[in-house]
Amino acid sequence: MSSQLKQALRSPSSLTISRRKALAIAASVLVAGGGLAYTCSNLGRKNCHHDTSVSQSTARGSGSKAEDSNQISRKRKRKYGGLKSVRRLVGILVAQSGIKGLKFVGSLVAIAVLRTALSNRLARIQGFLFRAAFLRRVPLFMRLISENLLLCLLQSVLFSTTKFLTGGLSLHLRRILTNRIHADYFQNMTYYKISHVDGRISTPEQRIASDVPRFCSEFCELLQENLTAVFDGILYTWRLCSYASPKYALGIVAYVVGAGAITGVLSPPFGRLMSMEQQLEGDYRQLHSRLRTHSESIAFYGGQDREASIIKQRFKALYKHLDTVLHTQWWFGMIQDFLLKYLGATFGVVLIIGPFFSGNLKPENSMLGRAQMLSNMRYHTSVIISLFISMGTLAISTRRFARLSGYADRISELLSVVRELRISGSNRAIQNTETGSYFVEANYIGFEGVKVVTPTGTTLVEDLTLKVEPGSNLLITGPNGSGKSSLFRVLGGLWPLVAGCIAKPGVGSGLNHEIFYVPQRPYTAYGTLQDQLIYPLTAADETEPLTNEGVHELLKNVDLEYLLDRYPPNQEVNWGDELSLGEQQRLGMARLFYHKPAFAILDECTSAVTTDMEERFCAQVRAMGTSCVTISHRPALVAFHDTVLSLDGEGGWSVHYKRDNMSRPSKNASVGFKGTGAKSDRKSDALALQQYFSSLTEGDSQHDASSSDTYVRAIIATSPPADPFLQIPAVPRLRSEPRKMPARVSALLRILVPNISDKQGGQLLAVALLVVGRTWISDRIADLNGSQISA
Ligand SMILES: Nc1ncnc2c1ncn2[C@@H]1O[C@H](COP(=O)(O)OP(=O)(O)OP(=O)(O)O)[C@@H](O)[C@H]1O
Repeated sequence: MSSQLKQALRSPSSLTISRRKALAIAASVLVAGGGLAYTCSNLGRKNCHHDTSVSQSTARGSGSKAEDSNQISRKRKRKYGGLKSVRRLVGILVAQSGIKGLKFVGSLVAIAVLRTALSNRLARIQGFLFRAAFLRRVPLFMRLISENLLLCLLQSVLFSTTKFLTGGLSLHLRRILTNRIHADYFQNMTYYKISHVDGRISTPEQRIASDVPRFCSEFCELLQENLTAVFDGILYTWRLCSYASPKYALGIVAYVVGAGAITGVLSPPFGRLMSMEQQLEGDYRQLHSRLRTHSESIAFYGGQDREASIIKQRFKALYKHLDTVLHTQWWFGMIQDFLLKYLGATFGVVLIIGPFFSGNLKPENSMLGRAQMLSNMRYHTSVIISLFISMGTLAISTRRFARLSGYADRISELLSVVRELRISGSNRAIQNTETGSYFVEANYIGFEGVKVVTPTGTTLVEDLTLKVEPGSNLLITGPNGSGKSSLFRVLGGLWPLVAGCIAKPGVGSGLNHEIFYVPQRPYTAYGTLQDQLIYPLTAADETEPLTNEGVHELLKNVDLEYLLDRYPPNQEVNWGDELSLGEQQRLGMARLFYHKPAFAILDECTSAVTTDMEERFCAQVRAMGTSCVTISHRPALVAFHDTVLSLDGEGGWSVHYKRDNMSRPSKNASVGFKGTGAKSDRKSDALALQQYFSSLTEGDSQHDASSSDTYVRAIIATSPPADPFLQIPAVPRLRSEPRKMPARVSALLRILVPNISDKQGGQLLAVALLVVGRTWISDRIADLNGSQISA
């Protein structure tokens, strides 16, 4: 016998006192720690809130005082706003889930009832098992254990089916919400306007691809858990009332309601925290996808440090927020678990023992009586515990509901914004009643008193009046940022028409049918070569399918027929990654030849191709009977247009019509280095350039002595001579063979061991201590419960 035990037997009271002391110390450490954590996380939240409000008030300026006075009402609004959003989304889901949704919910209800009945039967059988063991009735025990096994098997089937049904329902709801968003998102260029014009929602993709599935899965889990909890609650309350006084059931309900009310009051705004978390996650993800999209340019600039600093800064903000959420969940989880789990369990123990005191359960003298009492005890304990668990689940669901409302708020806002943009877009496509501006159907493009204003309110063009008849060609010039492309954003309905009238073919159908837009930065869809040429149509939309000869012909027009040798016709390629900018522009030009629109808007779409190609393209478009509206800075293109519109960048504009007697310059005369006649040959560009260069160097011998050349010679003369013996430092080679396992382990330890003393090491140690402490406390509680029952 150990000396400690001897001591305890000698003076049991001193051991009890020392244990109590230890418990009291542990409890006070926990309470103090919890209090500190609560204060810290509240301070953190306040600081965070303060930061946000400071930045917001700076942005809003003097209006902040009035905002302060409305803070309380805003808080209330936010609290009930979440509830309103959940109600709205649930309304949509209920209205649209149809028979399939009903089947899922019906099955979940049925399974919840079955699970409750099954767990009740299992508890009963386990009670009977105790009795059979006590009475040593082996056949009965074997029969009961087989039934128990069968029920366990059924229980696991039901559990897995519940998970399957919850997942299925979540997927079904996700489809409903996603379809609902998509229905508006892809109408009237809402996907463009939401980020480029409206600006209320910065990362719509995060809300569609991340918030919607999370909302649906959380909602379904909450539904399923609460369904089970409700049925468990009803059954076990009834069972408890059937063999014990109803005051036990009332006691449990009163306890859980009281504890739930306390946790409700103390509960942090999980909805808002969740909403903020998603926002920060979205911003962070967006920066990464921007980095990926522009990785080549950034690499050429060597801009990785700058990009890294921006991304790290955003990650730091996300990390800080997640840390606050973690702390908040920690201290709140402590209170919630204490009230609803552990204190509840103590309360439950009192209730379990209660029937002994009240005489409902009496220790019997007979063997059978004692066995029956043991069986009843086992069942009674199960009933009380299950009742507590079910009530606790219902009480904890307020916290989960708060998280749900955070997602719901973001999705509901997205739904409202996309709906608003879609509706306003479709109305404004024809007529804007607020401003009196309107679009009218015509076989020409006409602007009358049109004002072009950016989404941020800067006026780019004032009172523009101009007409482009079919067959005529317009060239638009002007300084950078003067509004040349913006004019077509208004024409295409991407930006709202704030004043004046626009006449165009195909009103309400954007730009792509009668008026085809060829942008400077070409868009290449993922797919085959043919898919590129017919974009935005698909093979299914084609009235006259494009043959292989047709593809060859279209590519030959822009000298890209060699692509057919490189890529088989059915090979799907990410063309944006594999083609040069000039090749992508040529592909965009070939697309125009396929669609043969009445009007082509060429927005510097030839800026990356050779001048030869540019001219050939203009001539071919004209020959096709398409009217060009060309945005370009190249004076050579004036020759191909009848009218020139010049924007001055300050709202002003002027139109110049081509003089009747102005002769159209021949192709050869227009540019000095025009080609050799082999127009479809790719080599002609390079050849033409060489010829042009040699004609300059041979014919213009005066040029040799020009001042710029002297300057270059001076630079060469003053530059240091190259050192032929210069040693270039050797680049260390990567280890070609992997190291052996012991060497790798020791390298790993060399990194890990010095780090064990840092913050992470400390945290690991703290976790280990907590685990040990928790085991000790559980052991103590079990001891105490045992001694209470034996008492
Ligand atoms: N989404 C937007 N929100 C606010 N301002 C914008 C937006 N898009 C463009 N602008 C502004 O509108 C002005 C005109 O832009 P636009 O693209 O029409 O110029 P541009 O004349 O085509 O220039 P460039 O010759 O450089 O292509 C620019 O100053 C630009 O900053």
